[in-house]
Order: sequence, then structure tokens, then C-alpha cells
Amino acid sequence: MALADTTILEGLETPDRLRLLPESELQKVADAVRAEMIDAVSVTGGHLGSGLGVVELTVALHHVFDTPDDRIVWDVGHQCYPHKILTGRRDRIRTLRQGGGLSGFTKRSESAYDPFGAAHSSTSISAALGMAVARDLDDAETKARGEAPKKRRNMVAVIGDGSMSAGMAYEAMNNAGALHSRLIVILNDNDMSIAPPVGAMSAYLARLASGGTYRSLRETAKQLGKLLPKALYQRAAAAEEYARSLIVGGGTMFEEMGFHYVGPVDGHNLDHLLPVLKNVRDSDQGPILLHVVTQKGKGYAPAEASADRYHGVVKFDVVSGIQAKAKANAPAYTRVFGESLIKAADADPKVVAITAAMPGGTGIDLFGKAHPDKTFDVGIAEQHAVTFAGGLATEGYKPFVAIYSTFLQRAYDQVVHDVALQNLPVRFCLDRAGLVGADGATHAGAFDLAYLCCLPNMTVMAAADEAELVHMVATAHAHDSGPIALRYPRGEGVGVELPEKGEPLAIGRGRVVRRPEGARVALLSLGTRLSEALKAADALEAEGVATSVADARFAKPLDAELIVDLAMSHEVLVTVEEGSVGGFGAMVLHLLSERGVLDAGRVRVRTLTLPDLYQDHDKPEKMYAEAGLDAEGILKAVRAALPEKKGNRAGRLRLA
Ligand SMILES: Cc1ncc(C[n+]2csc(CCOP(=O)(O)OP(=O)(O)O)c2C)c(N)n1
Ligand SMILES: CC(=O)[C@@H](O)[C@H](O)COP(=O)(O)O
Ligand SMILES: [Mg+2]
Repeated sequence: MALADTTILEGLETPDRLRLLPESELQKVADAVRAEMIDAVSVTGGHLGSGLGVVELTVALHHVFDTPDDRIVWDVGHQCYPHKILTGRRDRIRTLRQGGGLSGFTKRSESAYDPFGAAHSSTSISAALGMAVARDLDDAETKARGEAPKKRRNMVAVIGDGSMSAGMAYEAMNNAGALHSRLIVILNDNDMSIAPPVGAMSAYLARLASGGTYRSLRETAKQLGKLLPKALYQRAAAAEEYARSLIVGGGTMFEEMGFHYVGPVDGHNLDHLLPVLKNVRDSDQGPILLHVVTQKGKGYAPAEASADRYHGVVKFDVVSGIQAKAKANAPAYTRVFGESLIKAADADPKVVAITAAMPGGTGIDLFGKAHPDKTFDVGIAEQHAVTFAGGLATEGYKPFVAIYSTFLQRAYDQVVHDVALQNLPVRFCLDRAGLVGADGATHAGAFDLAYLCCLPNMTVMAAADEAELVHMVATAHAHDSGPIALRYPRGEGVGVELPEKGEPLAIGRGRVVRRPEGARVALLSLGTRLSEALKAADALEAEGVATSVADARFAKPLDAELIVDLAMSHEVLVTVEEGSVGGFGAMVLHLLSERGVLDAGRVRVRTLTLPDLYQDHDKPEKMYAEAGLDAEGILKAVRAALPEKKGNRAGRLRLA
């Protein structure tokens, strides 16, 4: 397919210039933005479908609203590439998600046009409401001082239908409806989450209240319907029946929550969008919800035709749309997890699997094909997912909550209060543990060791490779005495042979991988840093420093016998983990201090963790090197900890 000409974008570095264009030129701008985005993402990879669906909306928003003074808060932010192209970042758009390049999400430090950072969903209404209330307070202050009123400013949240399935969105709307603050929420309804949306009602019909005229619901639906593409018209017509029942019952759900509800509007038709947005902008009503119907992947045939609408893509050929899939040299951890869980469920009807709108990313899509009746996608609702699993566990089921480490953060009190405190046997399968690379700091699975190991009753495991993962799924399956978590990284495994059947591991027992005679150094690894620890041990051996290597397997309970023995029999003990401060290393230090091992001052302990900062996106291996968690970093720590030798500069051992 030929991409549109992008010449019109030259000179549109900021929306001020866009706002000078006649409306008749805006579709050309949209076509150019779409072309630019497709071309850019074809070389960077990233999120494509969502941004394609909001190209016209983005152009219209920056044309109608006086950004950045008017704030536009994008929910999740994965759809923000058109926004970035139009807000002074077109020149860097081909650095998206690369080290030193643009973030793949909105980021305050990147631009004044990004008023709020995002990536975890369903936060936009809360943030935009906070901004609206701040504006109202400022205006009240100005008035109280007798000063002339400041320029009228608008706060706009753009939230997808998938993100609208998270409780936080309702918490925000509930508050907004009570505050009556002038807030604009744009529901970008493309009838897709990452997978097709679940649970929430996916069709609404609203009273068209923009511009102050009100037509009968049936006329509005019919009139709007005719302006919508056939597929959308059928949905609008179908939704009309539903909405009429609500109207008869007193109005749409949003209106019940205090919102003025407008729509649905065709989100690709600028002739519709522009007048409605102007009306909404100039209305003194508050809050307003504008329901915009769009198509995820719009304008790029391979995306439109794809089941996931090219939600997330690697580099691809623009003409064919064929993605340059990275050659898998080993089964990806996610697939190994999914296949192992299927086997557990084959043998045990009590096994159930839960995902929060991430079936593909967690491997639950594989499980769902084999055990559809035991598969639950609860939508973007991690809090509900955890407590829902707790309920299942109370009735004797064995729930496996498959969730990215970073997204479990959203459900922390549910983990503590609803599961761990009640000692319910919920299995937490934490994919994307550790650094994830291109998604950056917002998606780093950095904190689960710290936030889970401090919980009484909790058992925490980390797989060193994909074979270990198979055994850990079996271990979690067999562990019915309380909650258990297993963590594993994003991406491919190391290519070890997979066991035919997973064997439950002894809880709280690690394993010695190598222990040469006269070893002076012990490297105690948790998770997939084991391969780096082995490389470091090889290098130390080559330098004449015999080095033991152990895989802790468990961050809680610790293998106290193994760890105390290592500490008592080596000069240096180094722990290494794919987690933040306060995790595995802290647990080891706590154990050693409790056992008095540190009192004699014999062993020197170093705990290698992720740095106490939010690392920007880059390739994972580069980020781990920056964190000192690769072989070189481990070597550096060992050399600095080995006892000084005569003639050596302080803290350094001249090896060989
Ligand atoms: C709390 C949280 N859970 C899960 C995700 C993963 N995620 C990213 S985008 C997405 C789907 C969002 O759907 P929608 O809001 O409809 O946006 P669309 O992609 O359709 O534009 C999900 C589940 C997330 N970003 N945040
Ligand atoms: C935007 C979002 O949160 C998801 O799309 C996430 O980027 C998926 O991550 P993976 O690519 O690791 O599945
Ligand atoms: Mg959607």
C-alpha cells in the first residue's frame, strides 16, 4: 500500500500551527500523520493499532483545544504516537522505545504536551479531574483577590473502552459526577482491548446533548447511524434498543453518575468530531462524557485485518504488513507457562486460570483453548482478579492468576488483605518479572520480590530457566497450604531441555550448581541471573579465584541451611536478583543477621539489585548491564569485596 504524502506535516511542529489551518485541510493532516506513524513504527516496532484508531481524534483535539494550556490526558498512552508527531516530536518519532529515544507512552519529562505520565490503564479520569479541580481552586483564588479571571482552560481525558473496564475509572467518574467540575472525558470506543473486550457493555447510545439541541433517541441513532460505517451502524442500532431501556429507566449509566453524555460520534469523521468537540469545549456543563466510536488499526489494511488489530508489533514491512518476528531460539517463558498449566489442568479439574485482559501476553489464551470453562478474563481489573481468585480458593479451587509483575501492583491490598492474611491458596504467576526493555520503567517487574516477600504466609519462587519454570508450575499446583508466587521474565528462555513432566520442588530449598574445592566466593542467584553468575564464576576461576554458584529458587521461605552454610564457608557472598532493593538480598541479609553470621565479620556480603531509580527503556541486556546485574557487574562486586592483598590498591585484587 502507498502511504499518504507527509509534506503537510512540515511546519506543523506544534499545534499552534495546526490551529491556523482551515478545517478543510485537517483530513490531509490526519492522512499524513497516519502515514508517518505507520512508517515510523515499521522501523521501531511498538503499539500501532491504538494510535491508528485515534489519528482523526488527535488532530481534532489539538485543533479545537488550546494545548498545552488545555490539558489532554491519554489513558494508557500507547495510542499517543499521533499526539507526539503533532507536538514537536516528529523528528524523534523513529527513536520510539529505543535507548535514549522517545518513550512509548506519555511522559511529563518529555513534553509540556504530556501533562500526565501513563502506561498503566484507567488513570486518566482521576488525573484530569485533579487538574480540573486545581484549575477551579486557582480560579476561585483569582476571583477572591479581585483579579481578572484567567484564560478558560479545559481538561480532557481520553480513555479507551477496555480501560473503562477498570474500577479506578468508575471511582473517578463517581467523584467527578459529585464535584460537577468542568471535565471532559472522551470514551474512545473501538470495541477492542488488547483482545476483544469482555464484561463491560460494549454498545452505548447516548443522548446527543452537544450544542444544546436534543433529538429523540431513535432519530439521533438513525441519523448518526447513517453517518457511521455499516458495522458501526449495526452496533449503534443494536445499542439503541439497550439504551432506550436505560433512558426509559432514567438515562445512561454515565448520566446516573452525574455526567452529561454525548454520542456516539464517528471518531474518524472530522465533520462530526470538530463541531461536537467545540460544543463540548464551550459548554459550561460539567462533567461531560463524549462517546467516540473508532476502529482500532484504522487506515492500515494489515492492522484492520489482524485479530489484535496490530496492538503491539515488532518491525514490519509496510507494503505487506509482515512482521519481522524475532526468531525464537527457545520456547518463550510465557508459552512454557501456558503449556505447563494446561498439563496441570488436564490432571486436575480444580485448576482455574484468571487473566486481567492479557490472555495473549500471559499464555492464558493457550490455556483457554484447552480448558475454556476454566478460563476467566475479567477485563482490566487486577484488583477484582485477585479477590475473585480468593473466592474461588475458599471453595476448594486452585486459581492461577496470570498477571504481569507490574500490573499486580494495582492489586496489592487484595494480595495482602484478601489472600495472604486469610492464607488462601492463590497461585500468582508473574510474567514480565524484572526488566522488560522497550516498555520502560512503567512496566518493569522490579518490585514484586520486595512487595511479596514481606507478607506472612506468602511463598515466592523465581525460575532460573524454562525448565525450572515447568517445575515451579508443578510446585505451585501442589502447594495448597497458602498463597504462592512464581516469577519469570519476558522473552525467550535459555534453550535448556524441558522436562516431560514438572516435579514439585521442596518448598524453601535452593540448589548448588557448582562448588569447587577451596571456593572463596559464593554467588547466590535468584531467577535468570543464574546464567550471568555462571559466566562471572568462570571468569573468576580463570583468574584463580574458586567460586561457588547456587540457585536460591525461593526468595521466601529462604533455604536458611544452604545460605548460612555458604556464608560460613566462603570469604565473599554475593546475591544477585532481578528486583529492586528490599527484595531477595534484603531477605538474605535479614537471615544472616538473625543467625548472627555477620557478627564474626568473617564473610563479606554484597547484595546486587536493580538500582534505586526508574530505569528508562532500552534493550533489557543493556539495562541489566547498567544495573550491574550482568557478569561484568557481578565480577566488579566480587573484586571490590575480596580481602585486600599486599600491594593492591585498596579494595582491588590484582588477579593474574
Ligand atoms: C492496569 C493495566 N493493566 C493492563 C494493561 C495492559 N494493556 C495495555 S493497553 C490494554 C488494552 C486497552 O484497551 P483500550 O483502553 O480499549 O485501548 P485501545 O488499545 O483499544 O486503544 C491493556 C489491557 C495496562 N496497560 N494497565
Ligand atoms: C501498553 C501495554 O501495557 C501492553 O500492551 C504492554 O505493552 C504489553 O507488553 P508485552 O509486549 O510485554 O506483552
Ligand atoms: Mg479499545
